[in-house]
Amino acid sequence: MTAQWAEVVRSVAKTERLLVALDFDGTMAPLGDEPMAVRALPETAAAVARLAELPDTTVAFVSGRQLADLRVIAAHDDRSPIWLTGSHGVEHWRPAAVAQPVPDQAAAGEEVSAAALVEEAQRSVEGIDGAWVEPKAYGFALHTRLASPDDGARARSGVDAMVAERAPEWRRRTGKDIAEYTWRHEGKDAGVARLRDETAATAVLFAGDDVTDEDALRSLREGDLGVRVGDGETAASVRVSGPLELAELLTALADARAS
Ligand SMILES: O=P(O)(O)OC[C@H]1O[C@H](O[C@H]2O[C@H](CO)[C@@H](O)[C@H](O)[C@H]2O)[C@H](O)[C@@H](O)[C@@H]1O
Repeated sequence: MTAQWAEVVRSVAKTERLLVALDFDGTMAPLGDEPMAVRALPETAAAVARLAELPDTTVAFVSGRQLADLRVIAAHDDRSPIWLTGSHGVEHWRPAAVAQPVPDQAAAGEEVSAAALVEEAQRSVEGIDGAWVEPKAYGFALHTRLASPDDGARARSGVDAMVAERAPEWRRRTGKDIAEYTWRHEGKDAGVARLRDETAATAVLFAGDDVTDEDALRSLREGDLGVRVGDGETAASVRVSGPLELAELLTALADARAS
């Protein structure tokens, strides 16, 4: 059950140390056909910039994108105050004034077999109109946004069967016109837990639009605020219609926290 948000936003704004953790695709930015061409709406970007300037307020993007791609589409540079968690909770970037997390040791064997699986997935969708494979830091994503429903289903079942045979231990997740296969099993819940610890947040606002965001939304605690962007089943207590209404909500949060 979701609710109107004005009152709950004013309530979470009163917390001592606030973490505002936001998904990127479909949340900060509308979805598009070409993933690397996507950018935040000016309205969401402006609201986030205001929040990030407030005292005792941390803003983070928590994305399924690999970190390098997230930094490009978020127009993020080394002076940015925005914390980043990429690859569904596995990769981390922190502002210069904050201790940088120690990067994971690469698992060389997994990387080699991942590269082979990416190639096999690419071969398996060759000739299927609109289906393509995005190599990622810990596996790959199969995109079917531009495929017909039948072609999308055919691409997914071919790749599913290949991964089930070659790497049954990999995590499979689905999202909007996407299926992702990764040898790391973390989810956005792990990313948010880490951010909560590092910032000693007394409350968390998390907003997201897709199935993978539900890992984080389900992990929220009493006093936090979960926001679902758009339709779909959710554990969030509040729903907004899309990124533009999310920008209104974040602006109201900034107003309330600044006053
Ligand atoms: O966790 P997110 O920040 O929401 O990232 C999830 C995936 O986003 C990208 O795919 C989605 O957005 C694309 C661009 O709008 C769209 O074309 C695609 O249909 C969506 O599924 C990205 O390409 C993936 O790597 C991310 O995991």
